[in-house]
Amino acid sequence: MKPQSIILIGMPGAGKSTIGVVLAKELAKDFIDTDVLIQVREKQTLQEIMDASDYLNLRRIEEEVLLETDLPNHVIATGGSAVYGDAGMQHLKTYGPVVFLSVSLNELRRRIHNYESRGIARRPDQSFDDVFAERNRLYREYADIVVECDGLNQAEVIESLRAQLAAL
Ligand SMILES: Nc1ncnc2c1ncn2[C@@H]1O[C@H](COP(=O)(O)OP(=O)(O)O)[C@@H](O)[C@H]1O
Ligand SMILES: O=C(O)C1=C[C@@H](OP(=O)(O)O)[C@@H](O)[C@H](O)C1
Ligand SMILES: [Mg+2]
Repeated sequence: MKPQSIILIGMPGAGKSTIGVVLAKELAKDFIDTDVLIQVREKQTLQEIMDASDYLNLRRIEEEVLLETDLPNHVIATGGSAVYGDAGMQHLKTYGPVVFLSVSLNELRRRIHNYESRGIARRPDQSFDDVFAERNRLYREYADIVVECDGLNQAEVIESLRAQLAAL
């Protein structure tokens, strides 16, 4: 069997990218941020892709990129919109457990101040609250593990995540 990967999902600002790289180092795994894969393939930033087309195109590209991957033995930080593509998520799930970094709306607001320019793949009429409500259900649906991150610093999030992984 190939060495397992750990897939991080959650809202923008949940900590997937920052925690993922630290976790990879701790577990002696490789690290990949799928946002970087998208940008390198498209030769554009995520915001440029959104500006040149729309959020549905970004979601389509994201799913294509996820389906193209072969990533055993990685910590994989996904983009917050990865859960809109079921085929992409099912593919990621073949690598190992999916971990939802759950952060409340209030805490996300404290962390994110560039909501308009962060390249969030949302319908133009959707507020951050709307996006949060719509996605929470999806994140929980795909998660094998949920880490409740409010009140935890990054080291504590990793500790909780590792304890839950060990108990799987
Ligand atoms: N446990 C935490 N407590 C406080 N701030 C955090 C925590 N985890 C991440 N952050 C901060 O939140 C911001 C967004 O993190 P990032 O890793 O880019 O999120 P994501 O990849 O999920 O969008 C960063 O400034 C990061 O330092
Ligand atoms: O939530 C989203 O719609 C998105 C989140 C971003 O990644 P982060 O979750 O790492 O910020 C990136 O994939 C893209 O801009 C769309
Ligand atoms: Mg990220």
